[in-house]
Amino acid sequence: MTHPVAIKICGLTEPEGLDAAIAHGADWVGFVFFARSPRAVTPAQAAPLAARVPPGGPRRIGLFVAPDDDTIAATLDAVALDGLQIYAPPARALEIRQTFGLPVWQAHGVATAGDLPTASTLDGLVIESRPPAGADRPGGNAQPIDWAMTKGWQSPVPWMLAGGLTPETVAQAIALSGAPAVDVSSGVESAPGRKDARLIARFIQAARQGPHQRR
Ligand SMILES: O=C(O)c1ccccc1NCC(=O)[C@H](O)[C@H](O)COP(=O)(O)O
Repeated sequence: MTHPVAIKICGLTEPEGLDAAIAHGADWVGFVFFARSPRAVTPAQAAPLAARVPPGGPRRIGLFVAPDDDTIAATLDAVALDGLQIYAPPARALEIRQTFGLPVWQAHGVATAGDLPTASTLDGLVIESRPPAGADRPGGNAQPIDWAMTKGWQSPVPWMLAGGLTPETVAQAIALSGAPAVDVSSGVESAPGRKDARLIARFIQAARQGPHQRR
């Protein structure tokens, strides 16, 4: 029995990209609440986007870097989100989970297999490369990991592979990594922060084709 690989399209800022992700069956759509990102949205900008997602559509993920509770609370007051992706130590991510009661996926940067987590109290892990030297943000840097690194790794919770994935590479990444889910931002953009509906469609099609589906 195979299970279709789950797909997150992250860093959505405009209706066109969001509508493409919805139309092609993405499982999650992500909104980046981090001002230094080229995909940053404010709560006021994200609210109408999140409202476009129909019932039964992709889950709406708000992405925060080292946030305080007030920032998250103000965002949740304005934007309908179904889950959070948090860049913070595990203990802080768990605090956020307990405070807001939403599923929390913790972003985890890895350089070698030794960095892969063996325990987690959260709802999921986003496994991606550590930011390159000089990066002004912890994710969304188009940096792939060595996909073979996770083959054989038993994640303690659901996980998704992120970092540098593209429509051309996602099938191989899934086959080599054994990832049950994938996450992309840069690889489906025509320019930083501008999602391309055709690239989103191609990415989802490529991630869902072929024998590499997770067993
Ligand atoms: O996307 C960003 O600009 C970003 C900024 C700050 C923290 C996280 C960010 N993105 C997180 C994601 O979940 C991305 O989809 C993931 O890092 C993969 O990004 P990419 O390598 O560009 O596909």
